[in-house]
Amino acid sequence: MSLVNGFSKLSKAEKVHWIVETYFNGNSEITNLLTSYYNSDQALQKLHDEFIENTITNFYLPFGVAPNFIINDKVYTIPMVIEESSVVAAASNAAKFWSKRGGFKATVLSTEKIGNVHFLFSGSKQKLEQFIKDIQSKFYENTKHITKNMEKRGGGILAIELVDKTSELKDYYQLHATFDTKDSMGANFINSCLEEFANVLRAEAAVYANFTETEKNLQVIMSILSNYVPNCLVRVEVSCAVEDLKSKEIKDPQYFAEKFVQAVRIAEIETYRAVTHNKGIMNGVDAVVLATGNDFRAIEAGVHAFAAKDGKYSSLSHAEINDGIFHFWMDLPLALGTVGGLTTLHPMVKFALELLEKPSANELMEIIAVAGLAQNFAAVKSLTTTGIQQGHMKMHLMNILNQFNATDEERVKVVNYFDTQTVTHSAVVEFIESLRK
Ligand SMILES: CC(C)(COP(=O)([O-])OP(=O)([O-])OC[C@H]1O[C@@H](n2cnc3c(N)ncnc32)[C@H](O)[C@@H]1OP(=O)([O-])[O-])[C@@H](O)C(=O)NCCC(=O)NCCSC(=O)C[C@@](C)(O)CC(=O)[O-]
Ligand SMILES: NC(=O)C1=CN([C@@H]2O[C@H](COP(=O)(O)OP(=O)(O)OC[C@H]3O[C@@H](n4cnc5c(N)ncnc54)[C@H](O)[C@@H]3O)[C@@H](O)[C@H]2O)C=CC1
Repeated sequence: MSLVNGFSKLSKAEKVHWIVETYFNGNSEITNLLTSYYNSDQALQKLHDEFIENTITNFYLPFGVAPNFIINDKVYTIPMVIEESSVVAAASNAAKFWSKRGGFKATVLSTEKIGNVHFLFSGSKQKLEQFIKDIQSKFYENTKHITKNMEKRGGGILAIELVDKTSELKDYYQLHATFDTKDSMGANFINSCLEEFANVLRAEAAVYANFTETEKNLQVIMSILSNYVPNCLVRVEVSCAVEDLKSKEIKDPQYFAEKFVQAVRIAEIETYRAVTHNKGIMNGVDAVVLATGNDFRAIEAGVHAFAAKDGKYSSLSHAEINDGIFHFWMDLPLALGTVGGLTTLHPMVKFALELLEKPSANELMEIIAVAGLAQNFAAVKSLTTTGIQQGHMKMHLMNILNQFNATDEERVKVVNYFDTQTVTHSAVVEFIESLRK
């Protein structure tokens, strides 16, 4: 295979041509495949092309909805974008279950965003501390052009403090800045402020009378927001009397509740379980983060760091039974935007936010965390009762039938047969082959 120069300068058609010639022997069927995913509306396709770089085609993900979510006594239908079967069904199942038991409660505990200027300073810590105090006002003055509108919205810079990391890395200090970015995730706002702080730091150090020549040569390494936001936190919970857990699958609510609590306790102390337990939560979280045009990589990184905040990776959710009341809850760090990024650009993101009745970023935090808790409840309920495969494979059946290009007649027979049988891949294959004899 050959290297290529100037690929980014090629048109989309030329990029496709190069890919097909270089990797697919000029096979026109591949060209047809790639172009078959183009939107017929050229202006819309151009918009999508320009979301990222080197776009050659579109990649479809299913866009589903989960109805019947009651959150703080308000009813929502939640948009979910995900490739995995049974996730939307599970969320819908949990929403329906809890809609009859008081629904979900959600509270935003804090909305603090974080950014750091990482720098090296070789010299007196006491002089550095005094220096940072002396130039504090300049950090604010020199970012006024960036912060003025955010301040009008009630947001802006909250604090800027010096953090000494020299015990871990020679000469390493941070400016640790906190922000409130209101309805934006705030990445660009924070990064712009941080780069301005760095300019002030360098310029003022160079002329600070109390510094030696070495101290004046303070070296900024980088300025970047942090995706670890332990103080941008939302709490979500459900609770009901244990006997009210009774349902078609829960014949003995006390036994179910005790086993459920045990399953969560295991996820609290056993990392092998905690990672999968939290993955289940993120099935719900990521699906809504994607649908609303937010950055799932940033969310995932921050949430899993939070899961390890006490020194060991642990369950994000918790459960208990107190005085006959079943309580299941979770705190989740979520830096989200309902403005900026793709939120105002992508037509389906605008649809998703309108479906949610144009939530603020705080309300979106509540909705997304509830989707995670609902997912977790459905998964643990299945794991501790029927086992995950019964439900998961029931939903996965369509994918297996599609793999075999099953006819409509075959689909009806297969679905009827497996209504009373456990779905396994081999059992489905065997049954389809028996139909085709
Ligand atoms: C799959 C179900 C919901 C079936 O559950 P069921 O009891 O067979 O469902 P049902 O047919 O009785 O329907 C009850 C409700 O479930 C929902 N539902 C039911 N079927 C559908 C469907 N086809 N399409 C949409 N929604 C569906 C829907 O809300 C429906 O109400 P209705 O709409 O009829 O008024 C249940 O078994 C379940 O929740 N299982 C958990 C599945 C799960 O967690 N999937 C996630 C992927 S597995 C994973 O990655 C996570 C995991 C497990 O590893 C996490 C962990 O380890 O903790
Ligand atoms: N490490 C990371 O997480 C990084 C993420 N990003 C990406 O940047 C994307 C864009 O994030 P943003 O900077 O938030 O978007 P943005 O910069 O596109 O939009 C935010 C801007 O919207 C304006 N705005 C209008 N109404 C507002 C309101 N009510 N509240 C707050 N701001 C309002 C403000 O000017 C604000 O700065 C993220 O989705 C992420 O994918 C970019 C860099 C790093």
